[in-house]
Amino acid sequence: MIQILTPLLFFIVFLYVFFNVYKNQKSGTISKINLPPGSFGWPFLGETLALLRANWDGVPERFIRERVQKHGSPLVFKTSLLGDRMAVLCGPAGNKFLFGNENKLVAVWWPTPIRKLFGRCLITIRGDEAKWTRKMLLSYLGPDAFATHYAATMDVVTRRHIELHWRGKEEVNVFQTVKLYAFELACHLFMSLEEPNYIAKLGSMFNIVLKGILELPIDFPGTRFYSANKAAAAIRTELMMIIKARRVELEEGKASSSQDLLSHLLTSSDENGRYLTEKEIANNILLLLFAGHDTSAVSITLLIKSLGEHPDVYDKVLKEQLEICKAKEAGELLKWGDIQKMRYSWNVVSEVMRLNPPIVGAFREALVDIEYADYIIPKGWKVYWSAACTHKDAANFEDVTRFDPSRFEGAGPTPFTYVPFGGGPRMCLGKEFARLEVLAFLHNIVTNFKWDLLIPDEKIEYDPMATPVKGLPIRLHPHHV
Ligand code: HEM
Repeated sequence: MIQILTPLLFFIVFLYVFFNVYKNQKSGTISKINLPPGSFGWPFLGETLALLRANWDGVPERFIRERVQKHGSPLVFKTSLLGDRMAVLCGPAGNKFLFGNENKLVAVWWPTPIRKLFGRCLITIRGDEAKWTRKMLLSYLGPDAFATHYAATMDVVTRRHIELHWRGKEEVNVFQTVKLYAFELACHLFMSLEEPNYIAKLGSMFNIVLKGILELPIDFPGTRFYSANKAAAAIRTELMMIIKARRVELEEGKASSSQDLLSHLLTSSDENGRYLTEKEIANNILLLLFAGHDTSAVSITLLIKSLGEHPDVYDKVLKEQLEICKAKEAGELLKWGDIQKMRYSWNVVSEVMRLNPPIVGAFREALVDIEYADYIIPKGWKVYWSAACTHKDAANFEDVTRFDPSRFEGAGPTPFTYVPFGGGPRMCLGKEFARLEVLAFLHNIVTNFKWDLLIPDEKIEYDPMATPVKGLPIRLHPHHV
């Protein structure tokens, strides 16, 4: 077997190197212009391993810091990551430049593994089509939709989750449990799925997809990307079956067009009367289930960690949440207005996301040759911005490593220094959804329990999202009312 695999692997690597050299030769003029300082690293691998190593060590900002120091250019450097040439724009100036020039100088772009796994969906389309798709998704996921009914639904799902997975337990592995919660909630709200075993089966396939998104796109048995590709295909098959069944239910009047995201997508058209194809719906739901559950699960897990580490902050959060309970009838569900009152709690969540942004950074593509900080970023190059690096720079936050929710009081951080949800026309589409989800969970958990961290100072690694290495085991202490 090894005798066959080794030459095959060498052949694949050779093809990649050849392809990259060819690409470079085609853009031979590049060497004559003033490119940002930096290194493209190894053929094919570029500097990907250094980026991944920094993430696994739990310090994603290290990759950028080391290069800024080495190349002496605080605003921009060049590198090669995940098979593509890239300019990394550092800090608030870079964020402002990229978010303000969407569709003019740059356009959204994600690395090959992500594009291949998710297919044609919001994150892989641009221009008017993307604007229309965003609008359609936002009419279901934006604040207007929330004002009406989501708060109560999220509260119901959260309460049920706590009764099933937390009540009566002495110890809980937070990440595992919360991941299940976030996935169940997304499946419920997006597709009205309820069956726990089916949801668990889909969830385990998503875990395989997650591990393949920040890998070299080598589609070869044994690689993480290969397994992720297979899992994404299997999820898509399941989604297509669900979509077809729903279409029939809608035609027979057994489902309503406002029932959930799936019905909404099947019955909404653009101003020219075009509907999304079933495959496009499957890809967009795949994207939303993915983008919408791991990020929230990570935020909730790290929030529980921070509250365990800072009992004074826990006490203030509990006080705010009990005030909200006091103003309600016993058993009454959360309303949108209650979420708006959770100001201190949201500052705490914001500080958690500052210190550990669930998504470390994102990408754009240069649409033209871009002049930036006296250098040229050639058309077609990819551009990377980093929330982690901006959030953890002492130039942007006083006493930068200290956990201090009060930074978000008043006017809050200087614009473009705090960017966990990105910015500009491609800012996170699920920001309000995430806020509601995290705060509904926080409300229910602090009003029911206090907890101790079983592994104090548990290491956080980014693989690719911030996760405590042992999943954050805690000991629960229920409140006795
Ligand atoms: C704490 C939770 C979350 C964080 C920190 C987060 C962060 C981000 C970031 C950094 C981006 C890239 C923005 C850019 O490139 O400028 C993004 C994009 C996106 N997020 Fe989120 N996200 C969260 C939750 C969610 C949820 C709950 C959903 C869906 C329900 C969602 C859906 C999306 C989508 C669809 C995009 C792509 C938007 C586009 O390209 O137009 N996210 N998110």
